[in-house]
Amino acid sequence: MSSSGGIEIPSRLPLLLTHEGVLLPGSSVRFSVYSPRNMQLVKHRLLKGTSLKSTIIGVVPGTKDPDSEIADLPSLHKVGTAGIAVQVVGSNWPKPHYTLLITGLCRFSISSVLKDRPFVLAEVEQLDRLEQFTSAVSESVTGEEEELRELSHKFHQSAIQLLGMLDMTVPVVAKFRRLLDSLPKEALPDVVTSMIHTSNKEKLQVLEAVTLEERFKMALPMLTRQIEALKLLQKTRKSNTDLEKRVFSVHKGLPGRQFNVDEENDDGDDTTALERKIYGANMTEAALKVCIKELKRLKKMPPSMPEYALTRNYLDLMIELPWSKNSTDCLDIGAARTLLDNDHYAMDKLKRRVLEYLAVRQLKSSLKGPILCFVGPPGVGKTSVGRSIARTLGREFHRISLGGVCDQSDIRGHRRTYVGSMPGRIINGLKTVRVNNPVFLLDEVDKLAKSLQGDPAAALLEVLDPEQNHSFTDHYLNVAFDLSQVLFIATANTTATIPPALLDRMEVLQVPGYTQEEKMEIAHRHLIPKQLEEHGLTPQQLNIPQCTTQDIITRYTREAGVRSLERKIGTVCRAVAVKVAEGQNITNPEGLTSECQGQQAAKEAPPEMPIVIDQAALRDILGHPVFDIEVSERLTLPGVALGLAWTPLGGEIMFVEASRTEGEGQLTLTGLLGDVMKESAHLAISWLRANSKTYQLTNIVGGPDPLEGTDIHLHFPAGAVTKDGPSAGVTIVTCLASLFSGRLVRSDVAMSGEITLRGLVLPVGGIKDKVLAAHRAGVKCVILPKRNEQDLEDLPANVRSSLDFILVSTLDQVLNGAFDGGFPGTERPPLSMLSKL
Ligand SMILES: Nc1ncnc2c1ncn2[C@@H]1O[C@H](COP(=O)(O)OP(=O)(O)OP(=O)(O)O)[C@@H](O)[C@H]1O
Repeated sequence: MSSSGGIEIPSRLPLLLTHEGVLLPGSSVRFSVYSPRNMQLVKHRLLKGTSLKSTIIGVVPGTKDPDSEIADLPSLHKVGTAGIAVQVVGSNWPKPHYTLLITGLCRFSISSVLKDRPFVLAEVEQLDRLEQFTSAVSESVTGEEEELRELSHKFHQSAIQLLGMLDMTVPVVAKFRRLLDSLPKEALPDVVTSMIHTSNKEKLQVLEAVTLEERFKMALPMLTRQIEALKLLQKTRKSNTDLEKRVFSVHKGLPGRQFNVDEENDDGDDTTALERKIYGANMTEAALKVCIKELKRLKKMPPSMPEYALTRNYLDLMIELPWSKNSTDCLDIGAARTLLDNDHYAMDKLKRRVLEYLAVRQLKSSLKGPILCFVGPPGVGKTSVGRSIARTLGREFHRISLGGVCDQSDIRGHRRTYVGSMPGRIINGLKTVRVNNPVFLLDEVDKLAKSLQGDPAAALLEVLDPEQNHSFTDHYLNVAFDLSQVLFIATANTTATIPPALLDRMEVLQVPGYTQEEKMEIAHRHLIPKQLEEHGLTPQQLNIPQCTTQDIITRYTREAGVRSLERKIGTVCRAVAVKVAEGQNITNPEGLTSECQGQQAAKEAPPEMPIVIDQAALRDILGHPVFDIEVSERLTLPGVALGLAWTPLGGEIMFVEASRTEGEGQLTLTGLLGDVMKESAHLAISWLRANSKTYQLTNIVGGPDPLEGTDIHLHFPAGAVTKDGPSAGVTIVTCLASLFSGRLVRSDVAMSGEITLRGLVLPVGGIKDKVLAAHRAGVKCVILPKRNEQDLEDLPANVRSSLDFILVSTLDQVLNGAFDGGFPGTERPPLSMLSKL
């Protein structure tokens, strides 16, 4: 037996082979034991032993693969630490293993391995000779010893300096101080190395430093490094109460023993990195406070706790959010105009307003302007204008689709107490774009729904209000985030379903549907080139002439926007792509076998380029035209009139049909009508009954009261679509007048207008969309309320010039305009009423 500083270790030691951590004398480390040999050591030696000696084992670090049965014994690390196993805990989950808490006593070197089964037993030699140094102090001092004493003094001073920089109220610092006061200086390198932040490699170097001098020399730079790092940190932080935990690892363990960082080294590094990131995220003071608090909690939690992952996720999100990261605006109105013009054809009014908006932003850097809301039918380019705005500003673009959102936590997030809680879409969007000044497009604000989970529109109020959104609080974050730099743009199909409070915060810009000519231009300038590119075709391969596009627009689509048109062009491209690809195979048959080549040659020659899509080819690809029924064909009977309706999908033409049978004067209405429309029908009947004499209307038996002995059925085709609103009033009157008089309504006339009981015609909305729909359907003349005259100015010039407008203020004028040669009993309209604008 040898002795060292009062410690004597047996000359034969069972060895615990480990690759996890490094045990230094004077420190305690927790080891997980899985490998068969180490398990046997615990079972046979530690659990069965009865004396204190039997709890002393040798810990050999740096073993390559201790789990393997045939660990490479000859290459074992030659220096190890003898230690006492002070705690053994067994567990069966996730697989059988033991956890040992071992306190290091002194170094030893392996002289020879005596046996390797069931565990490794070795002849060892104790290395630490502390008593030599201690005894040398009192005797005559040599040069070497003098140097050693100086080194140890310096080390002690540095340790005291480190201590002076830390808060003594923190338990781990107090313990460090106690150790510094009570331990002999010779023990300091091992103890300090194990307490401060050092890597496993550095600890191994200290373990291998057998002489004291070497050990001091090795550990001193590590201590100095820690002091320097602390100085730097203190410069950047006001309070240093948290530093201690960064300098030391906090370990629960036996009193009076020092604890080593290895066991939680990974976790420690992880939280340190997290802390560094938190400070680097440039967040607001309030957010930083919350993060520091959460980080403290996280450090105290074992990683297996479910809350650990939640807190970790929260901190990760906080770090990722762009608290003060923004992109620089590169706004140039001239360039913006060119870009908007290049991206979109027509939409002049919208583009003008957008440029005004951007110009104001250029002159005044504040964003406290109105929120723009583009309202119009689907496929008219609302979303793509939003995207262009982001491009002109050089900002990130993010689209938030609000269609069907019925839970306010979708906008504002869930509180973190809920299982599966998440931040809302706004915060998620910011995380995605990674800057705090993106363009957010709130798509389909009119399709927000309400539910038991709250009103998402109410949550949006806070987001969109420039007075409030600088401190938007997501429930998940629970700290305010400044949204004032975000540029919000909303889109909707109709304003009718947008909650008034929300609508009030936005400036509505109507984006009406396109005329056929506009669609032609859009198709040839944008849609066809885009689809060609998407299908890998070139204009040299596919040519869609103007007349074919015209055909697609009029006979295969009936829409306000151009989405369906784009789809049809896509279909044409796909069909051509097949032909082109086949042609390439024929002209380029390298990969084919000679047999195949023979077969190919038999086939027809490759198509001539470019492939021109004429009417026959179009019919081949798209099938029979979908909208071929001429309006005039449906107006061949008395009792049918053509109205104009406005829907969120744009303007529509709408037929009103009436029939009468013998009966008791009942009125039947079909076609899924709303209350207002039903009332219009009753109004129309009442007015006709009151004026039947004037207009020479008769019932089925020839009497003057149209309802006497007659049942009337009014039907509005497309019965599956709900219809409502007062604007069908004039059409119903015209339709009934036609029925009772037996005269045909003019086949090229469509109309819209609200009626009163006195026979006046009141103005209605959606004029532009309605007129465009009439134009699309090939109508020649449109009857509209006189008071809607100014709305006609919004119409494209070509539409205005190709239609006749009859502007009316009484039903008398309506009937006069709707029937060829006027209606019996009506006054001839003054010339100004009949105008071709
Ligand atoms: N004036 C235009 N010029 C060029 N392309 C256009 C124009 N209008 C629409 N488009 C094209 O039509 C397609 C559909 O447009 P977009 O998705 O922006 O429609 P939207 O109005 O947002 O529809 P929704 O209301 O259904 O969201 C896009 O490919 C867009 O580029």
